[in-house]
Amino acid sequence: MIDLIDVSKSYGQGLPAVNHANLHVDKGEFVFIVGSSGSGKSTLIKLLLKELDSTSGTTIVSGEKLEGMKHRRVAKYRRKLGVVFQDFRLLKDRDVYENVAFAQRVVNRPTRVIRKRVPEVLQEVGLAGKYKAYPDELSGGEQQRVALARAIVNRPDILLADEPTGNLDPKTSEEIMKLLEEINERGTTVLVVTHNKEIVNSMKKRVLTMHNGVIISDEKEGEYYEA
Ligand SMILES: Nc1ncnc2c1ncn2[C@@H]1O[C@H](COP(=O)(O)OP(=O)(O)OP(=O)(O)O)[C@@H](O)[C@H]1O
Repeated sequence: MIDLIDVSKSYGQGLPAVNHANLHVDKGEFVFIVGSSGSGKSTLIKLLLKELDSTSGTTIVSGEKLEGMKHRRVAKYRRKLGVVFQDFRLLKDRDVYENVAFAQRVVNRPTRVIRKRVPEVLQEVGLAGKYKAYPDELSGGEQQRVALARAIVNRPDILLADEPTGNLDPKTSEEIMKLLEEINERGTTVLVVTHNKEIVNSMKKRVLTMHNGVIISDEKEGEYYEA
């Protein structure tokens, strides 16, 4: 599903933010990406999203090579990915239903599909009763659930989560991670960047550790490792 072959990304002078990374992720895997601040985790996510171009190496995601991808192909490629961030990034002037439906409208899904799919996905994230609420009427955990619903509404191959629990309390963080696990169990490949040591240690998933741009460890049922 994801292959990085000797991928580096430099922003300019100095050490590359991602330095000769090699990585293979199979379809259906759940992977935590951990590492100290500035170790290159977000840069790796941005490379996968094709928000950044690698400086060297080859990146293949969901059967598509990212290096040399034509500009007009990028939007279509991104439809294969769902993404959530620490700060939720919801549309403040739209209710929950519209925040999720919007992601379907931009890919021209017919209204009858949207009407069926949005309630379904809100149910999946545990927000069935909140579809008329606006983001600022929701707790942080609920806002992240909306963001997750929006991210998976078009059934992406891969879900990328960049510090999805960074703004949440421990209990809510655990609930959001459980939800990511459920999404993964339904078949989506999930990559989660996190600083949440307790959760990483309790979930027994694959753990990639980055340090100064290098993937320094990759363990099957890994633990949070501080370099
Ligand atoms: N736009 C940019 N221009 C120049 N350097 C950058 C840019 N973005 C990131 N960097 C540098 O690249 C390195 C990796 O940054 P990155 O944001 O990927 O780390 P991170 O592991 O996600 O950190 P954090 O946990 O703090 O989010 C850092 O040294 C950072 O200063």
